[in-house]
Amino acid sequence: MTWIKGFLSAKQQQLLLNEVDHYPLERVSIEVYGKRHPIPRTQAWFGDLGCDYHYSKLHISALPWPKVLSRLRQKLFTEHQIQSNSVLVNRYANGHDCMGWHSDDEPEIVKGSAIASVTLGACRDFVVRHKTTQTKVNFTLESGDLLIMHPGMQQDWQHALPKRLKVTEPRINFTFRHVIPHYYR
Ligand SMILES: O=C(O)CCC(=O)C(=O)O
Ligand SMILES: [Fe+2]
Repeated sequence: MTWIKGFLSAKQQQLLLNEVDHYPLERVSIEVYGKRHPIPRTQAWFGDLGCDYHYSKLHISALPWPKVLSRLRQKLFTEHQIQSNSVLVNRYANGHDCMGWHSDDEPEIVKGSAIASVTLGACRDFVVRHKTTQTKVNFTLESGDLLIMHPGMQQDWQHALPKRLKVTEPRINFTFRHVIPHYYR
């Protein structure tokens, strides 16, 4: 993993935050052990045509790239050679919102691609855990940080964004992915 602190300047963060205010963030419900639950956060999915997202029996069509987000995708490519055609935006309203243990290993993700995660807003702990040894590594991500999850990482490691009940401010996270277009027809 590569952690780049201060990847976005204060100005770039502000432009992106202003744009996020207009995103159609939704609290979808997902099925866990046969029961539907609303996710503890809100999300939106953007991408190129046909770069849709499948998640716990949900099919989410990619919305067209907003201007600032599309510039961020370009910046990831020019500065870090990260190729992506879609992005999942998650908004955690406060420290009660979270994401459980998982790997980003959906079959539509191009094999050997990296996943780039950009954070805005509140500082939160992002934890990775080795699937067999259970070794844990904690990254306290700050606004403007970039975390690159390199190819192969999802096979051996899971990650989570645990609750942090003292956090009262929102955090927004963007995970840029390279998916196979029209994988689901
Ligand atoms: O919010 C985060 O930092 C993690 C997001 C994540 O793991 C995901 O979108 O798959
Ligand atoms: Fe993830």
